[in-house]
Amino acid sequence: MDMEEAKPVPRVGVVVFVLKGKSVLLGRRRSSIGASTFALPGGHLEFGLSLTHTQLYWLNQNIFGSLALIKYLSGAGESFEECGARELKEETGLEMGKAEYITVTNNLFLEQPKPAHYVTIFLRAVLADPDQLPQNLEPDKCDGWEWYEWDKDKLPQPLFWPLDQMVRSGFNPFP
Ligand SMILES: CC(C)CCOP(=O)(O)OP(=O)(O)O
Ligand SMILES: [Mg+2]
Ligand SMILES: [Mg+2]
Ligand SMILES: [Mg+2]
Repeated sequence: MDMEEAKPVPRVGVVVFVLKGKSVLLGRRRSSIGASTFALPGGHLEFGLSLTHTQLYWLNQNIFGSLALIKYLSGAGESFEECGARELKEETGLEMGKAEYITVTNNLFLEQPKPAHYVTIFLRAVLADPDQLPQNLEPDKCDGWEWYEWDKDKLPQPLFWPLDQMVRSGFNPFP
């Protein structure tokens, strides 16, 4: 394997501050990066549309004709909002309502099992249905989702360290 292949490359994550009253949704991670720390729902920005090939084929055959295919092939990639909504749905079953970009961080994770470098896009959003309850749809990656008041003395510990740095800096995700 040549050195080019071995070199890790930065990846893009999109995470969502789901706001409910004074609280945000957090889950204790089980996956490789930040295992056992409390983090926001979210995940990797994916190449191209957040449609599966099957969905795309169906759309192509039944509704948009070549429109969907052109968008996919033109590389009109997954938007930050599409990624946030997809990841939130995949991980918690929750439908994302109005969302907006609030900040970005550039983090190197050297002490993890594998070194990683993430540019993380932070969105804030409300739920499409404020009464919808979160489910833990990926128990292999998360211990479960709970609402926590965004108050440095009331948040669970330990927080995923980029989030911990935001709390310590007095970051306020609320409008
Ligand atoms: C580390 C983080 C900022 C980006 C990746 O998040 P994640 O490990 O939750 O990714 P997935 O939800 O896509 O598995
Ligand atoms: Mg995910
Ligand atoms: Mg993902
Ligand atoms: Mg995730």
